Amino acid sequence: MNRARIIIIATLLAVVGALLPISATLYLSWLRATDIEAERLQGVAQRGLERARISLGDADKALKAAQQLNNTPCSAEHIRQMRIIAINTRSIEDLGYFENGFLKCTSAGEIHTKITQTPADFTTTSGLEVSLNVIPAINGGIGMVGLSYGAYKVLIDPMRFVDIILDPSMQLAITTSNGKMLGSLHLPDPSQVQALLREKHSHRASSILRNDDLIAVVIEPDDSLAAQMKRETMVLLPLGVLMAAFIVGLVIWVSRKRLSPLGELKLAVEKHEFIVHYQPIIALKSGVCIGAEALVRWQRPDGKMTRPDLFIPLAEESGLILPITDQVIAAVIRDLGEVLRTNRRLHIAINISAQDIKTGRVLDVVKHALVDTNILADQIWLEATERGFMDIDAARSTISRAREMGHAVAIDDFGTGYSSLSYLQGLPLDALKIDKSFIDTIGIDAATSNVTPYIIEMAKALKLQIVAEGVETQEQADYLLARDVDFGQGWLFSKALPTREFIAFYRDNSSRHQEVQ
Ligand SMILES: Nc1nc2c(ncn2[C@@H]2O[C@H](COP(=O)(O)O[C@H]3[C@@H](O)[C@H](n4cnc5c(=O)[nH]c(N)nc54)O[C@@H]3COP(=O)(O)O)[C@@H](O)[C@H]2O)c(=O)[nH]1
Repeated sequence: MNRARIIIIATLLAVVGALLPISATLYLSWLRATDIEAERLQGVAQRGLERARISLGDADKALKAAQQLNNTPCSAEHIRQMRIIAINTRSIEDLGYFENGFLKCTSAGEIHTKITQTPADFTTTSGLEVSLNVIPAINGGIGMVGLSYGAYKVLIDPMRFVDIILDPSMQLAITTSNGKMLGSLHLPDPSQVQALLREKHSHRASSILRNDDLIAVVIEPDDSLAAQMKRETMVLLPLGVLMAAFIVGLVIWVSRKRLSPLGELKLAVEKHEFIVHYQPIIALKSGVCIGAEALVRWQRPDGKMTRPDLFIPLAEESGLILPITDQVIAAVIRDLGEVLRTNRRLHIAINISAQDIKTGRVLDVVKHALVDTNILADQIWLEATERGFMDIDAARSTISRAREMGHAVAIDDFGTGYSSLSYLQGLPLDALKIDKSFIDTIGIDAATSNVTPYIIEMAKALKLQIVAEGVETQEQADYLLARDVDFGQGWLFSKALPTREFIAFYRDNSSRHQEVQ
């Protein structure tokens, strides 16, 4: 994944990561607010229903008590008994006695006008007949709820059905199960009550509670829910903001890590973004290309190439050099397998890290990579810098094993470290590569110019093959040839080439030298 993609994804994740907990807390606040409000409304409906049930129960008791009276109907004693019942029953205003459909007397006395019995609007499950808006015969006044059983009827003030303490912003209606309003508090709109009763589910600002005979409808304004939601939000939002900040922080931290040089290098290893270029190694006497050094390049997804000296030090420091070396080995086999099989005198030198020289791990990787390839072990050279040979015992063991397997081993960048003759004598090496900095001094009057012949002599004394690195001029090549240096590598012959160009270079070089032979 390239930088731009990481930045785009990180920005998207940060936006989603910030929005998600904040929207979740808002949603949670809304859920909690609706729950709390629903519970509050249910509580009020419950209390309203209970109150109405008590009034109905009172009426039922009074009517059943009246049924038990056995005095002559509307006699002075009968009226007195009716009055006692009316006085002793808290919810009822009056008790009346009907004969042949006409009111004959009430707990207040005999009736001399003809008052017909109001038809029932509703009958309860216990058989009470309920009539609404009954105007009392004695004093007129507000419409009462009449409840009849047999010859008796009680009148109940509608307020008795809703006699509870209610928040002024709320409205309560108690209706019969067929929707007739028995009583209401704070003037609910009857059409709204009917509409709510028709709905299957409670509206979020209302609650409907039913029992066998009665229904309680509680309504509150929408802004009560909004106020509750605001209260819940005040509690939960800081939590959401904290979570959002945490997620955004995490995204920034992870993306910064990914965008750091090390993060980028890790991704490059994961994505196999390394390719290998090959720099020809030339036999100075004949001009024949006898091999090449495999030089890794980091090719970004956008095609941009990063030089190894910009990432190899970080790769070595972080241990990523190991998988990078593995990818180089695999690339060499993939790129040049065919050429190596058909040209047995061609070798490819692979750079090995100090860590690998110390542990010998890379030998198993090379061995495994060569299985079934028909590439010979001596066609793969291993190069390591002087730093790799610091732990001389470990280095000796790895070099010995490598040579037993058939590989040649070269010491790279020779002269830049602290290797001495006695030190080199202790290592079973095959070749020595003289660092470019010494080749650069050839023909120049520099303090280090005198060192180059000594390095050459030392290598010869140790019977090591010599490769001169960074040969840029014919003068340098002539100097090296005059001192019997075996091989040269440098821009005089060729820069490091992509696979196809190297194969073309090699074939061209081979055919030219065959012609000469
Ligand atoms: N552990 C690994 N190290 C690796 C690997 N691939 C490369 N490297 C090391 O990175 C350093 C830089 O390499 P690079 O940029 O590829 O440079 C190499 C040559 O291109 C350059 N060179 C060769 N001839 C000339 C020349 O005539 N002039 C000139 N200015 N530069 C020239 O030298 C580099 C080769 O160096 P060396 O390995 O010492 O032979 C470098 O230290 C590489 O070793 C890898 O796969 N693993």
